[in-house]
Amino acid sequence: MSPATSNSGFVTPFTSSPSSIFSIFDHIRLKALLVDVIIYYSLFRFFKWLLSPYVSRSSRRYRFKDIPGPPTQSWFKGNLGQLFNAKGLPFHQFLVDRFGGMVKVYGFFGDEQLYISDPHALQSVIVKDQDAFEETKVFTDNNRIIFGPGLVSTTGDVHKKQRKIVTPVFSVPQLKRVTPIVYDIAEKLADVLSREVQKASVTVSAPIGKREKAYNGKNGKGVLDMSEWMSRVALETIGRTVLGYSFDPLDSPHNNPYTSAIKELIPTLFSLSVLRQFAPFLTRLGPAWLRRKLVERIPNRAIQKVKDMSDIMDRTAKSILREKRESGVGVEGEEKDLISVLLRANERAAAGEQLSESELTGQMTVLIFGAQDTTSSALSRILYLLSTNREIQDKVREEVVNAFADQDRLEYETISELPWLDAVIKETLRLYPPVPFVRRTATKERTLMYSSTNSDVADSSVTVPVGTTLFVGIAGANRLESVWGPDAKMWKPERWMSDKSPALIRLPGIYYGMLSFFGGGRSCIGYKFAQIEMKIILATLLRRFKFSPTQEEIIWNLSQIISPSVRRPSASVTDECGFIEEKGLPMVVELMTE
Ligand code: HEM
Repeated sequence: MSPATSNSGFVTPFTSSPSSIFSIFDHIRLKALLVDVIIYYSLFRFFKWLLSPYVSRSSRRYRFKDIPGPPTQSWFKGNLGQLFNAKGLPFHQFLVDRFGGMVKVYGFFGDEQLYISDPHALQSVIVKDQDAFEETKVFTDNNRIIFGPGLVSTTGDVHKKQRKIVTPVFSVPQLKRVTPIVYDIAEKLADVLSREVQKASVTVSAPIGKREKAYNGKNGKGVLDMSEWMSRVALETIGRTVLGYSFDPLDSPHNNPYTSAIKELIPTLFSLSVLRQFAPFLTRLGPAWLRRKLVERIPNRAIQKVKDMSDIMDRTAKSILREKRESGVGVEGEEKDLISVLLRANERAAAGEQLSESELTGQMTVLIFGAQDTTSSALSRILYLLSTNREIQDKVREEVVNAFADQDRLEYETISELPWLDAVIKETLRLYPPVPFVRRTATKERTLMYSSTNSDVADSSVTVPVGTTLFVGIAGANRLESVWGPDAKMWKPERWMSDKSPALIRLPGIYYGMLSFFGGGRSCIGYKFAQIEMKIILATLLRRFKFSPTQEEIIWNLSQIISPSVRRPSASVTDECGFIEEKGLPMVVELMTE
């Protein structure tokens, strides 16, 4: 039997009957269809896998139907636009005030998430069941892309291994060793500020209806942007103590690209808050070089800026590490900076516990990043509160001036124990934590107990399925009346002046029963460093200057870490609201006369 030839010229080996023409087509169609189905199915599986972190969440709707919360604002972003919003601080507080310690909020595509500030539930999330509530993949993937594999990019055993080696670097004996460097920097800052005050000639535009006021540096009084100075001093302190590297000598214009990169990173990242949720998607797109090529082609200025900043930070960390290795880490016990302590500890660690080269550079960048904006935010807020509460400012100054009466520098223990200075720092960090919330993902199902009446009685429970995203409301918990009493929302440093803790219920935080430095295995590794640094800087400044507010309106913005800006009446007719906002914290700084 010879093979039949169809009009189309196709040949079938299977049949020669006239009706076989249809069979030929049927067969071809079937084959093409099969190929199509396979291609489409593969594509479907591929995209499903690629999008699985987001798509599967839609099946997590209606899990928390009995938990109260606000309505969703958008079918796509849920409440994320309100939560990750520069002006979103009141919304965060509203959630706790209106709905309590266990609140339902919405993420992408209706994904139900929990906003928790209840002390019982937080005990479980932060301490008891901490292995079941990890950093979110969005957070660690973003951090890995930007910083490399440091503490904030790893989870589970890798994170525990890193913590084990980095924690001793911030022990009290090591901190005591770098304390003189912090004094050097604080004293230099005070010298620079006294010169700045003399030359500062500023006209401050007052709120509408009030007179404009000019400060011309006469009588040792001028207006300075104290958030800018706090930011510079925090970067220089962490650079010199941790890396042994000066980023900003304070007395000359700073044009170090690393300085600009680290300062602009957080606001730029925050402006990308919604896009950043897709980082887990990016990390699935093949090897690092391919992902880099893809990122380079994204036509978004903020993304390109983050890429450039990440490159600068990585290059700087590598070059510092190379220099340290070449010059040696110094004699044991006399290391000049904390990274030398880390390098020595790493050399001594057992083979499986050592940090790799990229883990080391990752830690360096993460420590700078973790320390700078947080500490400068806290210092700015403290100075602002002292400027608006002159009585407390005078009390702290009197205490400091007396303590330093016959010595230029106080020992670590002595400055740590000055009661008013300590109380002001504690109370500011409680009421205005620089990091007002963090997020976690449930990696194991757990049932959380909580109070539905905002009391200390845990009378309700909620089962949290694997994959649920949680917001840990640090600021919310730090302001609970059930924990701090009826005046919880007031700034009252004196609450810390008694020997008894003011907390009625202890929150699971490492720092005096508050959550400002978090708790558990992912608590802030630099919290003791931050305290001694802030104390030295504040004591040095308060001995030399008086601080008062200008008449300008200061707004505190949420950009993951809180930062101040000034709201000024706008002269521009195109500005519909009649106001413009600029980053900064202008303050009247007055030299103390002997
Ligand atoms: C007032 C100043 C500071 C505040 C309020 C603060 C707050 C916090 C908070 C809330 C966390 C937990 C973040 C999370 O779990 O997602 C954290 C973690 C961290 N902080 Fe701080 N911090 C401050 C200063 C510092 C300093 C000075 C350093 C370094 C010297 C530092 C390094 C870190 C690091 C590396 C982590 C990640 C720890 C880990 O995941 O294991 N922080 N900090």
